Amino acid sequence: MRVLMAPDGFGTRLTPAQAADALRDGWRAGAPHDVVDVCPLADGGPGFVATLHASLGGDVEPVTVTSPLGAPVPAALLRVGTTVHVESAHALGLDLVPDDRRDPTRTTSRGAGELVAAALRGARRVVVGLGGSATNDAGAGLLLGLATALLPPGAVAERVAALLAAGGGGLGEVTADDLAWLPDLRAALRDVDLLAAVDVDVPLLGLQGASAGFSQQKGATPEQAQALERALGAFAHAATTALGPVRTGPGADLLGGGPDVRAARLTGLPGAGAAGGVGFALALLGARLLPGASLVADAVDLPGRIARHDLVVTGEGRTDWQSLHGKVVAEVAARALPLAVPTVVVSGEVQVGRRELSAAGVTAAYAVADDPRDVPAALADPVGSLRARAARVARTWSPAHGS
Ligand SMILES: Nc1ncnc2c1ncn2[C@@H]1O[C@H](COP(=O)(O)OP(=O)(O)OP(=O)(O)O)[C@@H](O)[C@H]1O
Ligand SMILES: O=C(O)[C@H](O)CO
Repeated sequence: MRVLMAPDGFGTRLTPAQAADALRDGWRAGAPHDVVDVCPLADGGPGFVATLHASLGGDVEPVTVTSPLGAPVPAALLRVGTTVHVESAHALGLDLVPDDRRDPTRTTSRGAGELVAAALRGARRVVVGLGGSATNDAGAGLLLGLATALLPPGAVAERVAALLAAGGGGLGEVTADDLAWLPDLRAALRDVDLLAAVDVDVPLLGLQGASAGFSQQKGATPEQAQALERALGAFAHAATTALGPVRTGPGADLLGGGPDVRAARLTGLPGAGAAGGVGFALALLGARLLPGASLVADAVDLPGRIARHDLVVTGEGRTDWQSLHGKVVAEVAARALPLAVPTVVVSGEVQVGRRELSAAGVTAAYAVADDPRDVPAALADPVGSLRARAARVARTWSPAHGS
């Protein structure tokens, strides 16, 4: 049997490449006669640039940007011809903030704006991977980072700059007048094709949006999540009012009508809620929002690779409701289904019912830690535990087993 290992990373424990290698090694141990290949994947979140670099080549250029806590942090640009790829998680990733300092009412996405500004040099197209963030500021920090780099000094008043840099908590105080420079910022980006590769297809606001759906995994209390929802709603209204009607670029048609209609439509774009709302901020600037998992799958020719195998194995840290919103696991299943190649999921934890998984095209799903009590032991040895699980799954699936 020919088996393709095509996982995402496992949270902050394993990169996509490490996860693919662990699955391969485990599978080979369980089914030594099988031919096993790897095809690490990513959505717009952590691993986006490394995964694309491994398959597309190109030049990696180091840059230094601002972390979610305001410290300098190393990041990278991946230049392939006139397209530059950047990974927002380099600048705002959850792993940049220690557990005891996780507070998405205060963390900033400013560094992601600096990263995009650096990417613009010599680029016709800039692709920004979004996801895995420690921030929940609707991209207010990103707008500030870009405005600082691209607009004349003083364009953003000091008081406004301080508010935008201070995280999602204070965004309710920002008015449309404070953001009067937004049309100029959008105009400054007119000549570049800006794409956001989003890791989830959720809107900015609402039950599955940035604040309600994701801020608690970044350290917010339920009360803070509600306050963030209100602050981001007010900010989105101020921002779309300041932008006014736009005539060019994707989303232009969405921005007709009065301010309330404009805000509601742009905040509702699938992916506007990615990376704590950075998707929304990029959409304000004319970016197209695309599913990152799909963009990466195309870049690595996933369908062509799946077609040469009898089985595809994917996985991630935790397979839950988010996984079915544009994540790698759902993408792999969607690509394998029309090719009649079964998809098997091996994830750290599986918290979705069999029926939902099957509706997404997943044939079978296995958790590294069957019981939540086993998670700490599995996390202590992520490579070893994933290998061991893959070996057991191989013995179940490989017809050659025992021969
Ligand atoms: N090797 C592992 N064994 C068991 N559980 C794991 C393992 N690795 C990750 N997990 C589980 O996954 C959780 C990490 O979830 P997280 O959402 O960060 O990962 P992910 O699903 O890969 O990431 P994302 O949703 O951002 O793409 C951990 O807290 C743990 O519960
Ligand atoms: O960064 C986040 O908020 C999640 O990964 C969803 O994009």
